Amino acid sequence: AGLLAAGTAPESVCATGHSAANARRQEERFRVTVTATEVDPEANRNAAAGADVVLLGVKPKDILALCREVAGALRPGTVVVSVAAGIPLAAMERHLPAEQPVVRTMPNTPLTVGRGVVGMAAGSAVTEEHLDTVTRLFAGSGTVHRVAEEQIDAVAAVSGSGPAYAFLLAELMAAGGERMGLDADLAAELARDTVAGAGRMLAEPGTDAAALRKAVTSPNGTTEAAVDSFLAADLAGIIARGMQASADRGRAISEEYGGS
Ligand SMILES: NC(=O)C1=CN([C@@H]2O[C@H](COP(=O)(O)OP(=O)(O)OC[C@H]3O[C@@H](n4cnc5c(N)ncnc54)[C@H](O)[C@@H]3O)[C@@H](O)[C@H]2O)C=CC1
Ligand SMILES: O=C(O)[C@@H]1CCC=N1
Repeated sequence: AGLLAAGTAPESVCATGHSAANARRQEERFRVTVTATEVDPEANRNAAAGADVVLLGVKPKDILALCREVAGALRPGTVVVSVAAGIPLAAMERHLPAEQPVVRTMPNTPLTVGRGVVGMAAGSAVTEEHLDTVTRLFAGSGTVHRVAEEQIDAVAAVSGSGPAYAFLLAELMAAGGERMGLDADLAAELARDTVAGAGRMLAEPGTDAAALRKAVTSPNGTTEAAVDSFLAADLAGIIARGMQASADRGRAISEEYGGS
């Protein structure tokens, strides 16, 4: 969805998956060609053959096998883009032809609504032109940031996993409202619309999260009582430790699935 919204022509896309039924559903939804490995065992290789860009979107544990599978179908200039958490560029390069350009990205799901963030790190054979190609793929649906590969786990901890933190906040606020006697549906709607509305305010150019928070926080008022309680309970530490757990998991995935 993000790539198409960013301007990629649907007729230029061939996607693949395992299930034929799901492939039909995605074809109808996105008007792109979708082939299925359960029908055509060569689906991935055929989709990769002659492509300018091959985007690998499978689970981290499956990425290196997929690299080996499509390796023979790639042109020398085909840019291979991975979205997989934890899988190092060097590991993918080992399973692809020598000098194949590989770009490791960390996108996030708000790309599907035009508000995404992508971190992008370049492999050893990648040129500025390749990076421009990958930037153009995503840029219409969000912002793209070039980072050193060592920073990708931190990018995942902030923006790759980040949407889940915001959704969790909405879930917990809904539960809190219900606990205080609000009807469950009303509590869920208030929480959802509040997180969504706050997100819209944050998206305005030139805004600053701390300034927006202070504008809601009347001296000695209700918000101050809540914020003081959060901070006294070490919300800052809780968030920092959670994000560290995300980054640690990225490194563990590298060791588990990216080493060979
Ligand atoms: N979900 C998210 O917000 C983000 C996910 N990622 C990365 O995206 C990747 C996918 O994650 P999810 O979306 O959670 O997984 P998912 O399970 O929803 O999607 C994986 C898809 O790949 C297909 N697939 C698996 N093996 C295949 C093969 N050999 N050939 C063709 N299709 C195959 C599956 O049928 C499935 O549709 C992971 O590597 C993850 O690290 C990165 C950033 C954000
Ligand atoms: O949870 C994950 O591992 C993936 C990467 C970032 C968001 N989802």
